[in-house]
Amino acid sequence: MAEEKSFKYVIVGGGVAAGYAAREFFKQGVKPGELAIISKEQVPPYERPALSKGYIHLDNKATLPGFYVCAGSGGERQFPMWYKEKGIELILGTEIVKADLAAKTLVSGTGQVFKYQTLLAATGSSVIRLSDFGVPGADAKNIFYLRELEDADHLAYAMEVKAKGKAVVVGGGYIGLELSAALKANNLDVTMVYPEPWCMPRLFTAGIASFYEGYYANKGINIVKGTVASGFSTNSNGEVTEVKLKDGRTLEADIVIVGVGGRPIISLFKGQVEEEKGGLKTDAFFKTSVPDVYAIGDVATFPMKLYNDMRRVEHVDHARKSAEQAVKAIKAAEEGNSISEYDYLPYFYSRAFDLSWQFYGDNVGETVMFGDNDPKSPKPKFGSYWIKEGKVVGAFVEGGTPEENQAIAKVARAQPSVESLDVLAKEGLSFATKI
Ligand SMILES: Cc1cc2nc3c(=O)[nH]c(=O)nc-3n(C[C@H](O)[C@H](O)[C@H](O)COP(=O)(O)OP(=O)(O)OC[C@H]3O[C@@H](n4cnc5c(N)ncnc54)[C@H](O)[C@@H]3O)c2cc1C
Repeated sequence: MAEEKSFKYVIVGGGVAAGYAAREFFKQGVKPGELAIISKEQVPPYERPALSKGYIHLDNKATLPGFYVCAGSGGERQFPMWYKEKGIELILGTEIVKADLAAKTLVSGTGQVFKYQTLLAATGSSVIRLSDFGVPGADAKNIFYLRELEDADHLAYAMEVKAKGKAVVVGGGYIGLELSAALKANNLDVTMVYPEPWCMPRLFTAGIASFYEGYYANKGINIVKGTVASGFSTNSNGEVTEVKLKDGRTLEADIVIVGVGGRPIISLFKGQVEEEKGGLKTDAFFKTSVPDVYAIGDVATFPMKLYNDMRRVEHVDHARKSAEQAVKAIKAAEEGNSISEYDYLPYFYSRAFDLSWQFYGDNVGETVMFGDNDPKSPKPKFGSYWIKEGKVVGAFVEGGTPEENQAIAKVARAQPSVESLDVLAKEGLSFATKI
């Protein structure tokens, strides 16, 4: 029988939230041997957003600064040795397939048993696959998804082998936009396909999206909107040669990349932990309905104090901050102390080509745009505010300086009242810097 291992704290999942939880545990004085991270991946926690940005472009991938979890630019990088030096056990390449929360026991796919006193669920999300919907041909060899390092390595290799070939990108979200830019930079002929009337519809307004679609078109990327991939023709090698669209058109393809969203991985906890909005329900300290079980990152549905509702957020900034909050809460409870409730300001960003945007707050209500959003501008800088019940609740900027990005964050947090939308349109970023 496999040996049973016991830890005071176990983090199941080894992504962003796990890495930042380990950092906070160390700060809070965790003793060697007390903490273990159990991860399906073969590498220590890394900054996942890098996969579709810097990492995918690099020849020598190991040189990417800040790849391992690093707490911002200049932060201490958590190389594999970091965990060893701190006495934190990294149990890699190990998938937990069963969690018995009453018995405080986890079991791996190979039958290893792990006991814990306190558990942090940090299993993140998995990609939605076209094969989940039974799309014919969706299991072909040259259809790629991107979630983990291994996916990025396979994709980077395929981009090199198929350079100058034709790529079809299915999905108009940030993964589709970032990877289309990467494919173009590798000299592939790129076509994006998405069903919505504009890209990034969950966040962008039509006005914001028209800039990015114009910019991408100027870079030579073809955009096919209002339809979906309904099947794939394959050759005798099991590779896609053609993408069939629902509207009857077809697109030649040497490589297909799909970015159509993700779903939280919570199956281990089904029937044991209370759920809400597709995630594991927590309080403002990321404690779930089960004693000594916390949920952090993508899997947690937590009280969003600023908007007085429950939300699940798939953003890296929240993965980091929820991990820190949970560990502080665990340590405070042990010491009989209390800490403040989680008070998160939603933050999301993306980078592709020479573009870089940031969004803070909530994207509800009326919108107003400001600045220069001509896709042909040599240095475009523009943004948008979201206004609900006379207050600015969200702010977006493309091409902002670090100071301007900070200024819009302040606006989204302060939620200033506005008399007229014209003021916002006219003053743009100077409005933000006055708050
Ligand atoms: C390509 C890409 C680009 C992104 N870019 C951005 C961005 O620009 N901005 C932004 O805000 N967000 C971005 N995100 C989202 C962000 O990375 C996630 O919100 C964040 O990683 C969530 O952290 P997490 O720790 O909850 O989950 P993850 O980082 O996904 O980590 C979960 C870990 O758990 C492991 N795991 C799952 N199940 C098990 C199991 N049963 N046993 C053991 N291990 C298990 C997984 O293998 C993985 O290692 C991006 C995501 C991707 C995929």
